[in-house]
Amino acid sequence: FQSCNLDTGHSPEPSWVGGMMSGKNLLLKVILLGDGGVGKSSLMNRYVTDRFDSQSFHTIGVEFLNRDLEVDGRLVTLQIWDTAGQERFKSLRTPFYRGADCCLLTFAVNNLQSFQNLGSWKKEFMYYSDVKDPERFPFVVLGNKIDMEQREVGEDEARAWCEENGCCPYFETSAKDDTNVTAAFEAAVREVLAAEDQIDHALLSSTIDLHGNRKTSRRSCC
Ligand SMILES: Nc1nc2c(ncn2[C@@H]2O[C@H](COP(=O)(O)OP(=O)(O)OP(=O)(O)O)[C@@H](O)[C@H]2O)c(=O)[nH]1
Ligand SMILES: [Mg+2]
Repeated sequence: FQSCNLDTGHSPEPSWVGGMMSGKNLLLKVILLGDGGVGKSSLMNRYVTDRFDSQSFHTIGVEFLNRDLEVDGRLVTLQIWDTAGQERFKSLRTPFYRGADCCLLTFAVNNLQSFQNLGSWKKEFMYYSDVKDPERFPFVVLGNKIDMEQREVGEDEARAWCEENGCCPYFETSAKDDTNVTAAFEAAVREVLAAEDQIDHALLSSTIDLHGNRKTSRRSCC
């Protein structure tokens, strides 16, 4: 895998929808957002290096790791951008939202506040990412630390939030026990590919509709 630690600099131009090509692979940028300490870095490290550190440091700025995978017969390089969740690092993380293909909104199931903050994270992402079609932008929600005994957020409550906010897939994960981590990142890829297929379909519809009645199958997401 490749890695990079970036505290300053410019993000690449937006690639959504559908990412860019990296060799034979489609390069997709996904970004992890959520409160400090919910386990964003741990999820990324579990997925890319299959390691877990019970005493990790808070992230400063952003870091990314790449992992190649195959989803439904397509070769993809997933570029996972891990951001600093602490409020004091806001100005270091927001410049990197542009160009994301999917946003993983993360909370910890044993931390109610982190769940209640999901809406602000979504808002912050929408504000700084400047996505072209906000209604169709793919999100995935992750409820992490399900290995912890004391839960403050129930699965039903989390699923209800996803529905109210427009149907994003929800995964209950544990970076520690490696529960659902691969499934969550693969779901992110599928969300992007599905959005891309919809755009292709919409473009095709508008090309063949001589009356100019462009039919787009709208899909709202959270
Ligand atoms: N029990 C348990 N602990 C976890 C899990 N994921 C992360 N942790 C622990 O929670 C703490 C914070 O994890 P990080 O991955 O650093 O959290 P973060 O979201 O990256 O935090 P910031 O970088 O400050 O935004 C660390 O001590 C991790 O070991 C998990 O699934 N289960
Ligand atoms: Mg971190």
